[in-house]
Amino acid sequence: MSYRVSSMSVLPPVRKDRIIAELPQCFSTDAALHTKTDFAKKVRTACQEQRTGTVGFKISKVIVVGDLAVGKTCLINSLTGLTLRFCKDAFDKNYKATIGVDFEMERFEVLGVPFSLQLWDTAGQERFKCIASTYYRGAQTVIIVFDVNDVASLSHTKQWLEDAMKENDPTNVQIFLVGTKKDISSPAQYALIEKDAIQISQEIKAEYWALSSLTGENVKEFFFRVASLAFEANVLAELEKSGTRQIGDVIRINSNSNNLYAASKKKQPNCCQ
Ligand SMILES: Nc1nc2c(ncn2[C@@H]2O[C@H](COP(=O)(O)OP(=O)(O)OP(=O)(O)O)[C@@H](O)[C@H]2O)c(=O)[nH]1
Ligand SMILES: [Mg+2]
Repeated sequence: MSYRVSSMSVLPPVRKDRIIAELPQCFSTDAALHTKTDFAKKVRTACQEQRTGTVGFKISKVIVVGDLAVGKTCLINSLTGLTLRFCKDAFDKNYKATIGVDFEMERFEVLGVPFSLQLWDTAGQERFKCIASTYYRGAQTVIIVFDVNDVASLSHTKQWLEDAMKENDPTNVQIFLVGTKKDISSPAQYALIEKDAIQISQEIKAEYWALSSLTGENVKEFFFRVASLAFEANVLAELEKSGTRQIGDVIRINSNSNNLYAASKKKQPNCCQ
């Protein structure tokens, strides 16, 4: 006989440097998903009163897309700590194209509630695109990456977004446009591309960020912002859903899960179980 232990009960606590208590601010007020200085009041209250329903068990899917070698893998690794950032030589020579897709999990705690991001790192190379695009579905966040030193990579971002949105519901997706490799651009060169990037962000309703995975500039701030806005959207959706329900209904549903299971089995006679 085998016993299944809920994965929630065996997870270690969230790392201290992944705890978010304040809303991280946007990079540019000209291209932000919103410019409020704090989480929505009802979100804070719901968290305090532990009325966040299933949000604390959620894994929010994030897909990272963009041209080859713009720095998608390095960006994710820079957050998750897989790259030795201080070793510049190794950094420059270690380009290994992503083949298909890869993913990393990053666990946060937002306003006292656990919240995980599942970061899908996709391949920018054309020949791997059709494999990668099969993983686009169900994303809550789309991060479109370009290299601030490469105008062509910026001009391709709309196409990347279009492809990502074919698989997703636009009303439920938050979009970020991220310029990487800021460390190797001169201030004048950067200012030029930033103007265009902000304009594109406004057109596609994305939030704009510029950062460097090499120096780490803005990397943590960026992912904290992504986690916070995804979390906030999830709590707001949960509150809307439970608007007609009473507090505690979630618990009642769980305690009645045998019946639910039976009902769902009936509905799906072809289920492989
Ligand atoms: N100077 C500098 N170099 C970077 C930065 N980010 C990435 N690079 C370099 O850019 C190259 C490509 O980075 P990757 O992260 O592998 O690019 P990718 O977008 O994942 O590429 P594909 O997987 O082929 O789509 C590597 O040689 C990195 O060292 C950065 O912030 N600054
Ligand atoms: Mg890659």
